[in-house]
Amino acid sequence: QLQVKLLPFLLHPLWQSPLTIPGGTRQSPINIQWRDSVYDPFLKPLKISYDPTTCLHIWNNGYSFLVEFDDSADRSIIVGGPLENQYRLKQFHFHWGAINEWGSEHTVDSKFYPAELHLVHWNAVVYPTFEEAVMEGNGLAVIGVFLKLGAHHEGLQMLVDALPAIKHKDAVIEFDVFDPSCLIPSCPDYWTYAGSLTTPPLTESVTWIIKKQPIEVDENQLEAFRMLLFTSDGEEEKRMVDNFRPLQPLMNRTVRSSFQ
Ligand SMILES: NS(=O)(=O)c1ccc(NCc2ccco2)cc1
Ligand SMILES: [Zn+2]
Repeated sequence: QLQVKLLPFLLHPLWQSPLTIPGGTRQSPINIQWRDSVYDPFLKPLKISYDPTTCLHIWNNGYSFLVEFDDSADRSIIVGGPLENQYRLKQFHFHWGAINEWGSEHTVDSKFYPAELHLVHWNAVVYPTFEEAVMEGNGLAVIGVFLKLGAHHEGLQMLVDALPAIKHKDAVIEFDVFDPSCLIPSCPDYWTYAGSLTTPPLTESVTWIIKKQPIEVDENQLEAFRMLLFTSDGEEEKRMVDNFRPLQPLMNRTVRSSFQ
């Protein structure tokens, strides 16, 4: 009987179910139940200092589009918040849905947003490379920002204008100067919890910092995400939509909030 109930989990097309991650006790994404989050007065404000000239290129990796940064030195970093070290910005990317009713990876009180931004940082104080940090419990810090349908977002438009040039998997274009802090809401409030990567290798190495306040983007900007393709040039076209992992069990975790 149990096997039948778990079948949808086991058959889920996109990702491995939690049952197949060896010892998976801190998987992501999760639902953030606001009233179950615990205010932690010892959480510091998150300090974000990005150097826009560390921006390298924007590319379609066949699952999302990402903007990558020169992380060979401590030029774009975050520090404070729940973090014990400073972490270097490596890339940011998004997850979104085919329609505005879903698309984010995390949910708040079971509500989906149409999209979610992830700014991926790694602990270069303790680990020599990103690839090694990916395998360690305190290796990564990812800032999650929800996108909601609303006003046009000027800063996002620069990215949107580049998308037609990276329509297909593995397409890449140079992206000289971009300051991703324009995509982070001014409100300092966040939730934080210990989690994992939401795509393979799904390693449990991420300190998640989820901003409470979403940013607003307009319909045309969300539609531009949806015109990207999972597929390479010459292959049968598959629109890049619904590139989010199913919610994972909270298990023995508490989500802390930086606000009351
Ligand atoms: N969606 S996410 O923010 O949890 C995320 C972030 C980064 C990777 N990177 C996967 C990777 C590349 C090399 C080794 O590992 C995968 C998923
Ligand atoms: Zn992500």
